[in-house]
Parts: sequence; structure tokens; C-alpha cells
Amino acid sequence: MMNVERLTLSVEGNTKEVLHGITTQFKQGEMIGLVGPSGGGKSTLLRCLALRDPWTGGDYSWDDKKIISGGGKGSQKYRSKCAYLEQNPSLNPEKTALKNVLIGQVGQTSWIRRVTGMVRSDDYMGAMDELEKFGLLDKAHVKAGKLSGGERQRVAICRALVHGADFIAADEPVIGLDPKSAENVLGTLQDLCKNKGKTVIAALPIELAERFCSRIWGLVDGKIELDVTGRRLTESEKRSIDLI
Ligand SMILES: Nc1ncnc2c1ncn2[C@@H]1O[C@H](COP(=O)(O)OP(=O)(O)OP(=O)(O)O)[C@@H](O)[C@H]1O
Repeated sequence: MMNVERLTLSVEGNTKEVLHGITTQFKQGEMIGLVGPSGGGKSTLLRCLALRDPWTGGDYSWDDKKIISGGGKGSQKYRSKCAYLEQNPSLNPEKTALKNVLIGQVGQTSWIRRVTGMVRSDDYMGAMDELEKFGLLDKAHVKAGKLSGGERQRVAICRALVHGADFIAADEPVIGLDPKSAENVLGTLQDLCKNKGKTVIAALPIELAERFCSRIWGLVDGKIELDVTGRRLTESEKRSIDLI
């Protein structure tokens, strides 16, 4: 169980509060769709939950282990358990899919590993196994710059898992993908939650959130105004969070 208490995030020298004391809980195996109007704070919340941005205030615990107390960013040990997937995954276009997976993501893996590129042979096997599971074995030696959007996103998911992610925060992970690739990526994330006990929170258009997620958070003006499990939103709920 992840417990978020009074999460606040201020920017511009603490003069502008973007997240206003969010308190919530989520658990392993959940896939949560984050919806809401533009500028409501979705990306900011995802970055905070994935320990990429320091919290201005609040407490964060996982299974009763305190990760953040009164603000801050948490330790590298926990950061490596979280992955942050961007719209456009930041892969090195000159390196192969395999190498990108092995080296890891900024924030999730240590800089030494990324600078030296040093890997052990069992890391190599683990990465190839994971690429195979995602149907990317034939792309392992292709440079990331030559992969399609959906393939790049799946390489990024693979990379997150190889480096031990239990929690994936995804910021509009399928924007710009064709419907089939989008389904493929979201199906992959759904499967990780249902069958591997991973936790995913993803900013998504409402139609996709309703189709793929077990729970929906409506974020408006830095607050979770709606929290619905196991069903679609009603018209009046959609209206209440400015979606229609
Ligand atoms: N570092 C920053 N400096 C100044 N303002 C910021 C910063 N980070 C976020 N904001 C502001 O916080 C608000 C929330 O931004 P955020 O990107 O989290 O919203 P969002 O819901 O993801 O929007 P969108 O759906 O358009 O991507 C916006 O008004 C944004 O301008």
C-alpha cells in the first residue's frame, strides 16, 4: 500500500502552489487513470509520485516504510523502484534497444552505470528475456532512433522493469501512437498490473482510462476531485472535472 499524505508542490521560488495537499492511497496491482483539464497538475503529480521532483511538503510511505517525511525527493533506493514514462521516451537514439535497456533511465539507475555502460552477463540475459516477452527480440540490436513510437514506448517499459520498477508513472504514454500501438502499450501495462502485481498510474484521455484502468482519479487545479473504482464516469462526474 502506498500512502500519500498532504502532498504539496510549489514552484517559482515557492510563490506558486501547483499541488495542494493531496492525500490518497493506492495499492499494488492497481492501474489508475489520471484525467483532468490541461494545467490541472497531472504531470507534476506523476513526477512527485515517481520521486522525480522533490515534494515541497507531505509524507509518502510504501508498506509502512517512510520514503518522504515532510518534503524532499526520497532516496535512490526507492527511486530505482519507480519509473517515469514520458510521452516521448528519452532513449538514446544512437544506441540499440538492448543497450538502452541495459543502461537504464536517468533518475532510476545510477549515473555511474549510465556513464560507463558497464553491465554483467546476467544483466544482458535478463534484458534479452524481457525484450522477448515484449515481442521486441528482433529489435534488440536496432538503434532506438529507428524504432516506431510504440516500440520505443515498449523498450522504455522493458527498461523500467529490468531495473526493478514496481511502480510506473506514465505521462500520456500513448499520445501520438496509432490506435493499434496504443492498445498494445496499454495492454502491456494492464497485464503488468493484473498478472505481475505492478502498479501503474497513467495520464490518459478519459476513453482510454475507462477502458484500461481499474480506477480513475480526476485531478483539477492540483486536487484529486474524483476517485472512482471499477466503473466508468457518469456524465455529471465528467462535467464536474471539466471533461465535457
Ligand atoms: N517548474 C514549473 N514552474 C512554473 N510553473 C510550473 C512548473 N511546473 C508546473 N507548473 C505549472 O503547474 C501547473 C500544472 O502543470 P502540469 O504540467 O502538471 O499540468 P498537466 O495537468 O500535466 O497539464 P497538461 O495536461 O497540459 O500536460 C501549470 O499551470 C504549469 O504551468
